[in-house]
Amino acid sequence: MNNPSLGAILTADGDVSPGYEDIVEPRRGQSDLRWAAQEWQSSGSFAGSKHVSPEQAMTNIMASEGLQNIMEEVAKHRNVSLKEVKEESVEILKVMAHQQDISAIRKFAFFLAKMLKAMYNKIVVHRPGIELLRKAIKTCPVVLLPTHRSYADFILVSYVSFHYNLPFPVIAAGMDFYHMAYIGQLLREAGAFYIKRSFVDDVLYWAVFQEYVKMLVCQESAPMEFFLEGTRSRTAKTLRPKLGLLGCVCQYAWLKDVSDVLLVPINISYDRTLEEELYAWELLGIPKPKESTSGLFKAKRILKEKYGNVFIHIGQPVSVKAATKASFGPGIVDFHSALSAAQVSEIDCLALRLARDQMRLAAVSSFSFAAHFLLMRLQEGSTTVSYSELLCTVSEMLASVADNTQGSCCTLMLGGFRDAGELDACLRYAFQVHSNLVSLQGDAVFFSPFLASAASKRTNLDESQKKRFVLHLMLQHYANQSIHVLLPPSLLCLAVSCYGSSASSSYSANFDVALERYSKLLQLFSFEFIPPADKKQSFDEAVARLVKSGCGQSADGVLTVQHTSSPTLSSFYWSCLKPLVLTYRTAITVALRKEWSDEPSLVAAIRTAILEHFTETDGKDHSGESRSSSTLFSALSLDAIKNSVRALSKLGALRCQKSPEGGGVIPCRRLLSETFDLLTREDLPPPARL
Ligand SMILES: CCCCCCCCCCCCCCCC(=O)SCCNC(=O)CCNC(=O)[C@H](O)C(C)(C)COP(=O)(O)OP(=O)(O)OC[C@H]1O[C@@H](n2cnc3c(N)ncnc32)[C@H](O)[C@@H]1OP(=O)(O)O
Ligand SMILES: O=C(CO)COP(=O)(O)O
Repeated sequence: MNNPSLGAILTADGDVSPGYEDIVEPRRGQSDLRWAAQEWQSSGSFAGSKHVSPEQAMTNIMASEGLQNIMEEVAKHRNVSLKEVKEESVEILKVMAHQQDISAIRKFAFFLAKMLKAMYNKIVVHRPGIELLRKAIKTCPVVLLPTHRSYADFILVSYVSFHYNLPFPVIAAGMDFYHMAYIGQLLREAGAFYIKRSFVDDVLYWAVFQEYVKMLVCQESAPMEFFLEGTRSRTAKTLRPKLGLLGCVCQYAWLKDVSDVLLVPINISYDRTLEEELYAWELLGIPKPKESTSGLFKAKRILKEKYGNVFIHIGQPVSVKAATKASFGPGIVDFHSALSAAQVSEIDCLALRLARDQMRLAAVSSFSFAAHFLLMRLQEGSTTVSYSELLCTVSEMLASVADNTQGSCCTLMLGGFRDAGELDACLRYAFQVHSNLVSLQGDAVFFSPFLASAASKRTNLDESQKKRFVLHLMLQHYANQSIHVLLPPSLLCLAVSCYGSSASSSYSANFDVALERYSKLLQLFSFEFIPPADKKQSFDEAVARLVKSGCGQSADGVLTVQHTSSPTLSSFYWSCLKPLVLTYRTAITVALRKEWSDEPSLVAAIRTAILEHFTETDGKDHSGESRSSSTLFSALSLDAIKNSVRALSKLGALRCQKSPEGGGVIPCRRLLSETFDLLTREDLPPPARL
């Protein structure tokens, strides 16, 4: 992997380790004005590139042969004049076009220096990554691909460019910001180019967009930047990448104009996410507030809060030509035609590889593991948690993952603790950063009793439910920061857990059977988790980890998962996936009820069913199992509900029909039952009749 020889990112004293740099520190106690006004000189870009003025870009794009042909086709198809279509294209371009004006960037630099100092303790950048990037930018066109967890992401990438004298990126921005008075234009001047959120079916828009991106990739000296995930991940899990922009970039890499294109994965990890609470509300179905300049000023209260540290890791550039040789070479002439199925599949593989690179670059904090533990205790109905027990379990978790994430930054950060004292100091710091969620009094960890904004949020939940759901979803956000590390053993526990009983404290399955179920679960959860590159290898690693941690035994081709030898760890693995299993199981039972008129009505019905489940079991003296499942509040996450419908559709268990008279979602009883069987475990609510 990229950084195999790094030490922990922060030392026990809170200093940055060699190879890292805190880029906020030099701003403290210095004039922000002087910094923003400093002489700024980009340290170069690849030969043959140049800055293309917006006017020149417009003229070149309108004159391009490909766009001319498409405009003619569109005019014919719509039965309108070519002039009309040309005017429409010019309008699209005017909205889309970026500008890069150093004075706008200086304005941002001035305010951002102030804001970042106030909000963050440190912004830690991995220095070798910067040098890798500097070198790449001089070789050929570069595309920056950061993770997207916050609006702070694109700000930080541009801020890092200013700090290190790297060329400023030109960034694909959704139209959300376009309508913001003053800010929309300022962002454009700082490098944003505006695109609609969804347009693959709009032939003219797509053609103009393709020409624009081609100009950015093949001529513009600035690197392009976009978010593979296409939206901020509300759950903090890496989202399945979008393929449109990446597909365009790959096509252009095969044009004669450029020798290659380098794709640079970037991970930005936050101790505390700015939008943490808003995300929880969104996952409960309350739409995000519309982006507006007045809204931005109203949000200034966030400046009063502390958000801990940010860690930025830039990964090894990936050559498009080397990665997509199979179905793209030897060359592409007409990039306006749609990609073939083989090409789309190759782009998908590349996108997933980049997503995995982004995940490997994550700086996962020990608080993420603490969040899993806290959620587990919440699921059991606890109102307080013993801190010493938490410390002990997190330490056990870290030991179990330490040498299994192969040189990723997360291992190095987590494995950097020399003793329990260092972990203790780190967790105490994290508790301060997350004091809105948890507080520490003596040896007791208390959950936040109050969320200021709960009363004003309109949902069909009562006050107490709102607070509990939001607390769970916020903790889940931080737990998800490490879910990719815990997923293999957790999934394996689930895969074998139908073969045995919790009464006998062990589950056993033949290796072949376990592997088959493990693979099927990966497929079912393909919208939840980025699948591993090699399923068998991932399975073998999962087995090794269960055995190493004392939760499993492997002998004579049989895998046994025990709940006795390491009870906390095995419950921990299981509790990671419990809410998700409840969501998917409910989705299946609801889907089976009837033929649904459309996807939104099915999603709404699943949500209601999960909510009813909580209300029915809440506070009643049910069996232990149902009481614990009544606290799986993260199961209500809208993301998970929508993903379950997408996944079942992809598996063919739901057939979405579209017709001019209306659509329908038709359940396939056999496949739904088979999928339900995959998620069966005796300590879950009794299966509804299938
Ligand atoms: C000193 C400091 C200074 C600081 C100064 C600050 C500066 C600050 C600047 C501000 C900057 C703001 C930055 C905001 C950041 C965002 O706004 S993020 C949101 C906008 N960005 C993105 O979305 C980027 C990624 N998105 C994509 O690539 C999307 O694919 C596109 C291009 C937007 C299109 O989206 P879409 O229309 O929804 O289509 P999509 O779902 O991708 O594809 C539909 C289907 O077509 C298939 N498909 C796609 N392409 C093809 C193809 N070429 N051929 C055949 N099939 C295809 C897909 O596989 C998919 O198939 P299914 O999965 O349905 O089977
Ligand atoms: O990604 C975006 C801007 O960063 C667009 O907004 P959403 O994350 O709300 O989709």
